[in-house]
Amino acid sequence: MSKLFSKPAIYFIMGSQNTPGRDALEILEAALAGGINCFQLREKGADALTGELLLDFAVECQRLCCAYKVPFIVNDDVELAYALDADGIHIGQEDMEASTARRLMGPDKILGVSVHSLEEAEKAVLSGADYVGMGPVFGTQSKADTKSPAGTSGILAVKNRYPGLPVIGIGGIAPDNAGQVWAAGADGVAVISAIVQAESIALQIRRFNESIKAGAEK
Ligand SMILES: Nc1nc(C(F)(F)F)ncc1COP(=O)(O)OP(=O)(O)O
Ligand SMILES: [Mg+2]
Repeated sequence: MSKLFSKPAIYFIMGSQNTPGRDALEILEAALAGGINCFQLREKGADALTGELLLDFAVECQRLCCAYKVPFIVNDDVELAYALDADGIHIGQEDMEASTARRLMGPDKILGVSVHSLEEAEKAVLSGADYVGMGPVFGTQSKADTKSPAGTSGILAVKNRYPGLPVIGIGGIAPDNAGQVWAAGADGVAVISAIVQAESIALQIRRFNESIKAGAEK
């Protein structure tokens, strides 16, 4: 298993669709400078970039992550991840089979899988997942086809069953509710809106880091 989430992680996820009218790369650089531990390029939906525009954007995101020594993960698009030699791929239950993605990406790349149950978590572990994403914990605006908020019970159950498997909570997580996710034993929080829409990205990431300490003191 990769050492990717050996300490509580702030995992930023973004696509150009999350930053309408703004400079997505500027937002990513502010998040990297603010101290995010991992970045996932999630280019999705009607306004998503495609073709050369997507490739150019992805290369720039990867360049920034490389400069800050932060893992660069691609959502869904295994071909793009492979073409870029990205640090890893994140796939959901409707995407490519995790075992196929693991075979294509090879043993040294990071493989993340979205799961919503113990059964899906077991399948992800058997397929060689390095971490699983579980959510939506709270209500979210960032995912059009999201399920209803599941709270943290799923995180608790998977951590109970697979204590060594990093579990990332996702969905509506902000500094003021992140403590519940840490208290459930999550190894990281995945965040889109709470960072993209922050007045000060640096301050918001500091607040997330403070939530880790608060969660640990419980
Ligand atoms: N992108 C994600 N990242 C995570 C992570 F663990 F990284 F936090 N967990 C869950 C998702 C959701 O991924 P998926 O189920 O494929 O849906 P979509 O492709 O619409 O994002
Ligand atoms: Mg997906």
